[in-house]
Amino acid sequence: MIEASGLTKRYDKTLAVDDLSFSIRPGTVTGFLGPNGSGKSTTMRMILGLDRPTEGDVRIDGRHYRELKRPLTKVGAMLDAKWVHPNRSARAHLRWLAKSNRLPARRVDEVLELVGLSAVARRRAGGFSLGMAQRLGIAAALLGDPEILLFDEPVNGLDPEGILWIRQLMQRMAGEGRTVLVSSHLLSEMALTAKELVVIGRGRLIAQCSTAEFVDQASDATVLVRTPQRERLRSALRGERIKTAVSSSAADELIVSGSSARIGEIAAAAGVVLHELTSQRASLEEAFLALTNESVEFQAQGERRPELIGAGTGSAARQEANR
Ligand SMILES: Nc1ncnc2c1ncn2[C@@H]1O[C@H](COP(=O)(O)OP(=O)(O)OP(=O)(O)O)[C@@H](O)[C@H]1O
Repeated sequence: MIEASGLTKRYDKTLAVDDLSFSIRPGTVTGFLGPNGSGKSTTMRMILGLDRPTEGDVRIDGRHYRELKRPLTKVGAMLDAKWVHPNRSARAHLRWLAKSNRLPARRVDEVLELVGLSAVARRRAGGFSLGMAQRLGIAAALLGDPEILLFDEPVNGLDPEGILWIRQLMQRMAGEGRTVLVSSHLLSEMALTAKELVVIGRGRLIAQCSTAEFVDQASDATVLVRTPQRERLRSALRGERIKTAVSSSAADELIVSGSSARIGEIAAAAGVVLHELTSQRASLEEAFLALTNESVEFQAQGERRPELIGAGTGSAARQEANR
């Protein structure tokens, strides 16, 4: 369990983390989600005692990181995959880490095997590709067989096979009862990987809930309606000041802002036959954009926040419906 309370970090004029409180439970992958520069890495560094909070506190099973006697056996972390001496081999790097925490040397070979680096264990780490460096970083995190794992943007720069591998590894680790916290600005990836979310923007907490709840909270109800009497329904809804948009893909479809129950009642009162009435779910991406609207740094007017775009679908229809 990781618990932060009133966690705050100020660098001169920048308030990187602002009064952040959350708790991360074991047995599940928790996504730490926020736009670039929102304070995720700073928070992770404070969890690991690499940065001192300006105010507040973060504890691992009730203790500060610095109080842990053999930290690698409690917490494994990959913050920066390139944090390795370039002239050391992967095995030498891990052996040095193992020694520092009094871990048996055989554990080095076990984790090299686990991450698929056995064949290149004697090569200098400086020549590793980003994907191999990420695997080495993960091997280091797993070395002490810790209960708690922290990964900062672990899929950055990986190919689809590497991304799938990391996702499955994190889920397996959580399935074994470990606490897994993984930061990302990639919403589509978090939607597939994390069951729970801590969402931040500009250093502040926006939400802590399940991924499903987060999407629900942010979905302003939009309903897909199919009816052979589309125009009649439209005018009845307009009479109730309910916004509608016609779908360009099908002549009998209508997208309506509001609850299905209310739309059904209005249709019944107007004698309109309905063939379908389906509540639309927002994607995680849309939910994020809706809830972090005020919290994105460096957003120029009209900018599409490209680091957050790329996986969601359906936003065009929703925007159309709200016009
Ligand atoms: N050592 C530092 N000195 C000064 N400012 C810093 C330092 N570290 C982080 N910051 C600032 O604090 C804010 C939060 O940065 P942080 O790296 O924690 O965000 P992040 O969410 O991890 O972003 P990214 O996804 O881009 O890594 C940013 O405005 C950043 O410029």
